[in-house]
Amino acid sequence: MQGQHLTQFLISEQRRVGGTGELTLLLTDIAGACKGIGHEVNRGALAGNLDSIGSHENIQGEVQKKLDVLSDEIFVNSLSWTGHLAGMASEEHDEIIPIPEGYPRGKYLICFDPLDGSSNIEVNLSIGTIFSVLLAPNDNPTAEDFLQPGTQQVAAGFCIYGPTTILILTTGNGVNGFTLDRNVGEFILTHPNITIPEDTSEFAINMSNHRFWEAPMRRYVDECVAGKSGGREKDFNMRWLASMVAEVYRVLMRGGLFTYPMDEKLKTKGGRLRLLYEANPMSFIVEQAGGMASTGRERILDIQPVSVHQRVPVILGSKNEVARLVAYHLEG
Ligand SMILES: O=P(O)(O)OC[C@H]1O[C@](O)(COP(=O)(O)O)[C@@H](O)[C@@H]1O
Ligand SMILES: [Mg+2]
Ligand SMILES: [Mg+2]
Repeated sequence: MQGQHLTQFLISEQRRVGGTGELTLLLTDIAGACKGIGHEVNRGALAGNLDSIGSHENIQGEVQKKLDVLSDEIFVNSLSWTGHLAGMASEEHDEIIPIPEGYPRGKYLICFDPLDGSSNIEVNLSIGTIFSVLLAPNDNPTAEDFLQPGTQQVAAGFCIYGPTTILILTTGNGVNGFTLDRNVGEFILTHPNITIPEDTSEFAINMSNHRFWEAPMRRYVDECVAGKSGGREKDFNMRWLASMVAEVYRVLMRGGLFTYPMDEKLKTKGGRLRLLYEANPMSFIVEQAGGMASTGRERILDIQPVSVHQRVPVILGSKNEVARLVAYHLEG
């Protein structure tokens, strides 16, 4: 019900499914961590948070920003001791993060991207935190225990730090959005039962990679760009924010197609976006909102992961456009 506090909403969900309350507590802790990250993002240069930390790279070979590291610390520190997790995997850690010795353990695993879209930090555009919750097969998990297909996710969400701070959440029963009311420090249900329109005339892709794309992607985008004068006889609009959280949020609000496809430069890496903590949680959310998510050749949620930091091509959003692009891929 619109206006509900996040905790109230989670407790009514827990009652509906007859849960024990452990997921409610975990999600409340995640929301708390997101508030902490949002606070640091918001303080920006006032707290020296935009400073560089030199040339340190994460396992992805990407330069870490100070806020990437700070956000990761906030997430890990907020969740390690709660007793709801058996282990964590973060974009910013080469190895999985165990729960420290002597701390209570719980039945869930979490995979997260503490700060997504971090190339936008210094230009003051929307960035966010993405997370995926899985069941832990045991309370001392190895990296292999995290390699579960996206269909096994218990919950997924992201928090976007934009003009307003909004938490988007699914536990497999639709998608809801909660806006942070800074006066009371609570996330309030403002966007209940989000659904993605099936049709769209908006697409999002990094056009500078055009010459490296595979033929089906070039065909699709060239048709969009041709607009009314082309085979589709319809004009399209284009957006590119270089921030997956912001792109997916836009798709949830008004439809659209978002893609970071396979291209010649990415072939050896498998794609650009990470399966466990970017593609899977976003695909779960998009499907729960009535959209579709695919690599072009298979449903993202069906992929059997082979490594924690695995990358995949991503095409997601309004069902009919994603289906068209998948059909182009299958035609070859
Ligand atoms: O710089 P590019 O090639 O446009 O890539 C942008 C993509 O990279 C990302 O920023 C990757 O996420 P991180 O910032 O967590 O590394 C996505 O959010 C975004 O879609
Ligand atoms: Mg990211
Ligand atoms: Mg990141």
